[in-house]
Amino acid sequence: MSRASLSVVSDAVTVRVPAKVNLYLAVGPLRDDGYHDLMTVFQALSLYDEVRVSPATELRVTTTGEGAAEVPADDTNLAARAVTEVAQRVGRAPRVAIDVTKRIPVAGGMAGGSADAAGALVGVVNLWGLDLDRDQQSEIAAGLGSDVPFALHGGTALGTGRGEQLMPILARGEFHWVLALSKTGLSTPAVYRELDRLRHTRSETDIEIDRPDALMAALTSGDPRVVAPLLRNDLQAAALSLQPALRRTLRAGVDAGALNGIVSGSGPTCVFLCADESAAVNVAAELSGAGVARAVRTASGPVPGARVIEE
Ligand SMILES: C[C@@](CO)(OP(=O)(O)O)[C@H](O)COP(=O)(O)OP(=O)(O)OC[C@H]1O[C@@H](n2ccc(N)nc2=O)[C@H](O)[C@@H]1O
Ligand SMILES: Nc1ncnc2c1ncn2[C@@H]1O[C@H](COP(=O)(O)OP(=O)(O)O)[C@@H](O)[C@H]1O
Repeated sequence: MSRASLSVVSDAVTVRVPAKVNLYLAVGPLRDDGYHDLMTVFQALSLYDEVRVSPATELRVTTTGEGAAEVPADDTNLAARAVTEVAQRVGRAPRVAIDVTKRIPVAGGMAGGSADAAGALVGVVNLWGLDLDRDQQSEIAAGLGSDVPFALHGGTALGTGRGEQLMPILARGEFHWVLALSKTGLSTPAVYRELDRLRHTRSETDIEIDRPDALMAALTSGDPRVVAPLLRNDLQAAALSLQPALRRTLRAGVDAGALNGIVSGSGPTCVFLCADESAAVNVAAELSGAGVARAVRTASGPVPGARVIEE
């Protein structure tokens, strides 16, 4: 890249950030701070939001694309919060315009808001030429939300703590997914609350947070047929309790030929692991025709986390 093109990039920086799916999500009891300890396996998928940051007279955020009307345009927007946090750390005024192009479903359990926060964080660090290393960026990310560090990191990773402590996992090959987007979103805190309600008769010591050892071994094999039966999501029962129609969606994906289907994180997006790319295309076509989803997408993973792309 020439010096001239580098200086153009610093006038406006665009960052591409992936959605995530939880291949495994074991949820411990409710902690005193309102969070739950997790053992989760994240995978970043090739469904991206784009976050463009550029100098402005004051902080503003606009959103276009998938579900834009449901995304706040004020300082509660997670991308705006990311810029405000970085600005405070480095003692600058947050005079930045943030333009988000959404493809990740809003309130869909695919961490779209977290992706936008990670994108704005990487964007403003590059725009201002800040000397913040990966650890410092991850620490800021964790303060913005439990899923934000993974949106920076990408790939396939084990998440512990409240999901913010990450360890990369070796996953061979490419996995092919079909995503069934729901008509209405689900609130993450509401789904965790529903899980606590469903578990209310169980003593805390009965709630196991098993390690995903079998899944991690399966991921190194790169064989989706070995991985598929090991997908697990403790939040799925709670998401199905709040949106019972998702049972039909899950059944329809498996009937259409997917190896397995699972609710993504807190839902309501349902994700289906397929044997290969052509199987995913067939499952997507059949699911679209079944009328069980607002929209259907295909995506593959793992892909890298938040990355600056050229304008
Ligand atoms: C469920 C998961 C699975 O990856 O993702 P989504 O499906 O929402 O994308 C995550 O745990 C969501 O992470 P994120 O959306 O970043 O949550 P946060 O902003 O940190 O927390 C929102 C709320 O979710 C609940 N929460 C979140 C994380 C956690 N380990 N335990 C919790 O109980 C708390 O009620 C918290 O107040
Ligand atoms: N930039 C953003 N993009 C999406 N949602 C956002 C954003 N900023 C704040 N939110 C709020 O966060 C909530 C959860 O959003 P999202 O991250 O898309 O879902 P999930 O937590 O299910 O993965 C939304 O309902 C929305 O009100």
